Amino acid sequence: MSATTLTRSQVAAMIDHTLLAPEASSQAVRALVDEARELDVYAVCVSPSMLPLRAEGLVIATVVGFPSGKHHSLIKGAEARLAVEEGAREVDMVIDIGAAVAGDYNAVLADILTVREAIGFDPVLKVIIESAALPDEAIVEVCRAAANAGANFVKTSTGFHPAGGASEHAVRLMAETVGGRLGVKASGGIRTADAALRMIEAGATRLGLSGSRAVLDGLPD
Ligand SMILES: O=C[C@H](O)COP(=O)(O)O
Repeated sequence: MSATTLTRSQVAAMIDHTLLAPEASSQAVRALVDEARELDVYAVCVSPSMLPLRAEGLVIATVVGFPSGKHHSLIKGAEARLAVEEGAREVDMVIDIGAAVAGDYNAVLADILTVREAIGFDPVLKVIIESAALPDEAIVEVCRAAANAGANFVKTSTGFHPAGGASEHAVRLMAETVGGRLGVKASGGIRTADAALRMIEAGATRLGLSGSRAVLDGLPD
């Protein structure tokens, strides 16, 4: 099906409704959960310090090594394990972006494997590659490393990097490299229905959005 024909509920079912701002209060996270229920999205994605979280009927996702990725792999693993113990079913980890820039894809693989081993194979593991900060070759190699490490998704962006967020080009490259085997999550700077549909057309199977309402309000019922 062409992405341009998708309805509001079809796109909602692809959304991780996200609040990762450093200043997010527990009240703001409660409001996020309430809005997620109202919008009927797939998941909420919050910082690990906001867990555990009451969100019946919603998948709970969190982030580790966020947003820089410059945390020791063992810290990422411990953070991920604690998050799963506190109710997260999906874990979005940031890679060591510097290792990817340096072409040290074995280090990237080892970083992802450490987190995968820490949480086992049941939770969904998404690998944030910060695609706007990487050349195409590194995007491809990091996607391969994510697949080899047993990740379930590759994800474009934290939404916090000065180089920018998701692009159609990066999503297409990621989908061409691992699509079919891994999901592709587009996140960071997606503010309109048109932008969301272009990401889906490029190969995104999940969307990370802090502005889910504005995106969904631009789609037909
Ligand atoms: O992981 C998701 C991003 O933080 C969401 O980014 P955004 O606030 O630009 O929608």
